[in-house]
Amino acid sequence: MKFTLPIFDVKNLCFSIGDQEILSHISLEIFGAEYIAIIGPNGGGKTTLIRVLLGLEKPTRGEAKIFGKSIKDFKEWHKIGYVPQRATHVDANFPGSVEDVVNMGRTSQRKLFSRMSKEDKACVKDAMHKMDVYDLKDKMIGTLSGGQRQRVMIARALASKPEILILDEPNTGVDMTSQKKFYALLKQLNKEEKITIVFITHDIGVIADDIARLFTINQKAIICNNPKEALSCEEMSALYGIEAHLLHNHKHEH
Ligand SMILES: Nc1ncnc2c1ncn2[C@@H]1O[C@H](COP(=O)(O)OP(=O)(O)OP(=O)(O)O)[C@@H](O)[C@H]1O
Repeated sequence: MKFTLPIFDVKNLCFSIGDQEILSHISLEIFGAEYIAIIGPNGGGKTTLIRVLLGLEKPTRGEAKIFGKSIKDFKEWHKIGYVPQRATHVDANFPGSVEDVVNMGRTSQRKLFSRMSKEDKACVKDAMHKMDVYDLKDKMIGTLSGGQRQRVMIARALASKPEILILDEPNTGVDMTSQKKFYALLKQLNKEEKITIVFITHDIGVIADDIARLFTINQKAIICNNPKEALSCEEMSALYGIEAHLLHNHKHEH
């Protein structure tokens, strides 16, 4: 797997706002079909890193390539599904059904104001089935539970048939049972559809068995190729506090 071109290739990347250095000399690669979790303390720079990788922020130094291309030359954004933080916080009166929201996931492939093609409709249906929200398709999005909305937002990202899915803490306000279902669906997408998953989370203990690698971001990056072993070390505990304790507990449970 490591001999293929990485989806993301980041070298010596730095990002500052004014005098504040948010990301410092980050180098990492993300390969096809990997399942990666990103952890780190609040304000550590996880979201900023993703925003730089998606071309939403310009690095101060260093470079990031997507599918072998520099970000500024990359055009195939439909290959990347992104669910930002707080995407599930929808106004209760938002005037759209589940199907309307998932349809939005096809807009990057359609001409402005064009009708949905047969292919668009098939991709939307497939995405709703994969996230188990097809039965909810006519319900208004604002009336759904947090867990249902979470799955709809992933379905919207899946509608563009992405090769990589980037999720930024999509669990806020979602109960434990819904989270378990969600994690099982993500695992399935990764194992069966070979979709690369990059998951920013504070629930590392729950998905530790599913992930292949772990990136810890606290201004700098530490890449753990063997997440469970790496996370049990004292150094990690000192650096990342609560996340390291969570995994520590996880280790004792098994
Ligand atoms: N637009 C901005 N203007 C000023 N500071 C910013 C901006 N965006 C991010 N920051 C700062 O950059 C740092 C990293 O923020 P970021 O959101 O990337 O962290 P995070 O690891 O995703 O945090 P959390 O776990 O709380 O979501 C923080 O100190 C934040 O205040």
